Amino acid sequence: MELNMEFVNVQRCCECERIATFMLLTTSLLLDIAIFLTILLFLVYKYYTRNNDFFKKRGVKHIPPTPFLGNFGEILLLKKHPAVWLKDLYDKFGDVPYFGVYIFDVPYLVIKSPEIVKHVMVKDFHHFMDRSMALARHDDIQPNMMFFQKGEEWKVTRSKMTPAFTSGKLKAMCPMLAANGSRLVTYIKNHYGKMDLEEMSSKYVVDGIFRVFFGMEAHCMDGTNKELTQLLLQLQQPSLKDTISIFCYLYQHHFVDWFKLSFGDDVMKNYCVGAFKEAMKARENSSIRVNDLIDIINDLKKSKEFAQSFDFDGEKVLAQPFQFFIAGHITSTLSLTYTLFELTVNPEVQAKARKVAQEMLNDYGGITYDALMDKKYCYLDMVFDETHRKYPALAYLDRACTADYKIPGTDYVLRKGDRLLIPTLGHNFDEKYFPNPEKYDPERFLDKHNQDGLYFLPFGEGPRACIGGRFAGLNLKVALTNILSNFTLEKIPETPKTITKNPKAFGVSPLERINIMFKPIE
Ligand code: HEM
Repeated sequence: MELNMEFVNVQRCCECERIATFMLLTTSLLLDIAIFLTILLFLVYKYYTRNNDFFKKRGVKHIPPTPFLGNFGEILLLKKHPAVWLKDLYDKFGDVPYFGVYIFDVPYLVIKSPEIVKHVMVKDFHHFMDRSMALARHDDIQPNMMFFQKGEEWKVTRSKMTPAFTSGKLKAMCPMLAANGSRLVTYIKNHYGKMDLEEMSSKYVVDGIFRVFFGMEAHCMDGTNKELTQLLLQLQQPSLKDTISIFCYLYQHHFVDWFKLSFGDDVMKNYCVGAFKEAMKARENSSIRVNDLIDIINDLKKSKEFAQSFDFDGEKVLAQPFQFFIAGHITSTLSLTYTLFELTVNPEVQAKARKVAQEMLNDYGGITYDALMDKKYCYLDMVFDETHRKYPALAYLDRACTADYKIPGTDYVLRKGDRLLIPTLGHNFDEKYFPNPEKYDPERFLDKHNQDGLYFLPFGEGPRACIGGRFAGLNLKVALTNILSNFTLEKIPETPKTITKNPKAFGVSPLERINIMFKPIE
């Protein structure tokens, strides 16, 4: 018994000694831990506040940042959409060419002056070639998507993908788009009653993109592809995890690599990438050539020069179709949704647009490329312009400075790596450019815009502007013409009065489900 006691004591002593070796500063382990944590916290604080006098030193108007959060607290609490947050700051700073904001610890210069915007986007583009988003090197797809690519890699991809969007290609796509428009009419007829606009638009857009770019039937509107339609619905309701991940891609790049975060929903990515892979294989094994995106990519795979310089192999080759699917689907879905909503709550605009659509169909005997391009029916384009003004696709446009640059007419010198934002919603609701901005009024686009600088940028501008803008315009007009010539759009009790921009989404998505009634025109 005695012996046992002694043994236990000896063991305790060894433990104490072992613990003592970890006591670095004091004789108390707890005190050591407290000191260590305080130092760590201090270092993290110093790191996160290292830029907090960035704009003060440069004499740029700004709101002093809160440590760790910068000026971004409202967004993190999901109180405001980033587009609305930036618009509010745009209004607050009044008549300045630019102002500063802090997103977490990162300073961003926000450009208000349309002249400076023009320099950044077009005239001095070679200083602002990149966007300021993270590239996830652990991912096969995201760093190869054109939207995220930087410098030379972007330039090569863009030049190789541009042939998919020539006027000739767009013209050749038109019969397929027109057929998809007829299927939309059938879909609506089969679902008489109230209709969820975002769900309907998304099915129409995805069927169109799959058919035209990938030579595949997605079968969303005919209801036979339950898996994809379910995924599309999930995409419209981003989870908190998706939102955090996207914030890291946008603003806190180091977390992307540390936690190997993926951009967007992995299930959706795997579904699409699997489908594209099959489509490419099927095309490779067939003698059919339709010059769509699949043919263009298959050609690129065979091009030694391109494959060598950019490792355009394996899964990576699938980044471009996935890119077009994501960039084209979400934006076009929202454009159509918001347009139909605005036409529902503005019946006089709806009546005018219907008259123009019917004239076009009568004059051309149906939907053709020439009909869609005819300026005589430009009211339909004005309708979409007005939608994009009230509901821009992205929260803002962004650019990273790639070589030091003195902003013309000022003493401000941007350094390589500095980040810029163009506050689209701010410009779009500025009374100076668009009087009575809350009103949905396509007529305002009878006036020419962007003459002295750039302030209306629904598809961006310059070499990095949206590659699919012209395709989107055609596809949207096909849907609108078909809908307006077959149905009237009417409010129901579930139709929201106004739209709240979903603070969890980077795209300017609605928080509410938007339901309306489609009534057939006899
Ligand atoms: C109404 C529909 C659409 C809207 C409002 C829209 C809007 C935009 C905007 C604002 C940008 C950023 C431009 C900039 O930073 O200057 C962009 C980029 C892009 N869009 Fe679209 N887009 C639409 C449809 C499409 C479609 C249908 C596709 C493809 C099929 C597409 C593919 C892309 C790509 C690949 C980029 C990145 C271009 C680059 O970095 O070179 N978009 N889009």
